Amino acid sequence: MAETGALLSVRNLSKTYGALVVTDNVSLDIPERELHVIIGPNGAGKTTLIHQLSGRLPSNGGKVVFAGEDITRLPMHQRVRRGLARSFQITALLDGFTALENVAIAVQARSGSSFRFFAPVARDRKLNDEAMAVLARLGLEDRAHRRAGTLSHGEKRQLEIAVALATGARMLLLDEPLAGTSHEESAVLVELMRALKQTHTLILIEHDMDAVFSLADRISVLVYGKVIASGPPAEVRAHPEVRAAYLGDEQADKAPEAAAAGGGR
Ligand SMILES: Nc1ncnc2c1ncn2[C@@H]1O[C@H](COP(=O)(O)OP(=O)(O)OP(=O)(O)O)[C@@H](O)[C@H]1O
Repeated sequence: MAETGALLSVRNLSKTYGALVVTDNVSLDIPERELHVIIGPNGAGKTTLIHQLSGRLPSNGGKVVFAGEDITRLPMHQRVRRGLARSFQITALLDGFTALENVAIAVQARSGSSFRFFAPVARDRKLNDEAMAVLARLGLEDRAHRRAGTLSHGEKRQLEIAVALATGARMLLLDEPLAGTSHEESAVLVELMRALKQTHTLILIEHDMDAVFSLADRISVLVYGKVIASGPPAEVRAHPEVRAAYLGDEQADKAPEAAAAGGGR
């Protein structure tokens, strides 16, 4: 699959619980620096798919190739080491530590052995400089010395992405990064993700359709565990099955433009 040129290639990935098929032969190719959004109604299998990609859940069938290497059976921490990081589970924030410390821990975990060559003071300075640079990328430099637990909801979401980035990730898996954020917080996060895609590859699950259609390079639509459409936003917006899955045929005929704008909620 390396010949596809994609950073991440997924082939026929499936997850079942007994007779329940949650993801069903999912195939995707995500090229480097693409921001790919997965949408779909509640219970479609989106979070399960992200768990399968991150290594949190084993798959029943199929294959995941990252940067040319078959990672299907690798545990999560080995996927992180190779540059595939999921923002939440791996990187739960430590509320009693400052924003800077949270990021510094991830920087140190990544580059632990290389820090051995520095004297302690220089080591601390280098660690802090690297952590501060990541915080600055996420617009949090003025929050560096605040404890994570005291940050606003939106700032915590920003910090979670900062921690994932600090692991050295090339590709980030973000499960509903805008969930629970205010309109203002969401606008900040959308701009940060737009900037991130200049240097990183991202897969997002997102229900906020304005954000989805403004950010995505490509969108895949998951319904009952199957990808029913995958392509650029305009193509997905016009796809009859997507409209039907989101609105029901009758409504889709009446209000075609609302299909993409209204999402499945
Ligand atoms: N451990 C499990 N055992 C049995 N069924 C499960 C398990 N985990 C998830 N499911 C089922 O798999 C289906 C898909 O769940 P999943 O959370 O992946 O959907 P989703 O698309 O992320 O939904 P949402 O948009 O509501 O977050 C649901 O029907 C869920 O009940």
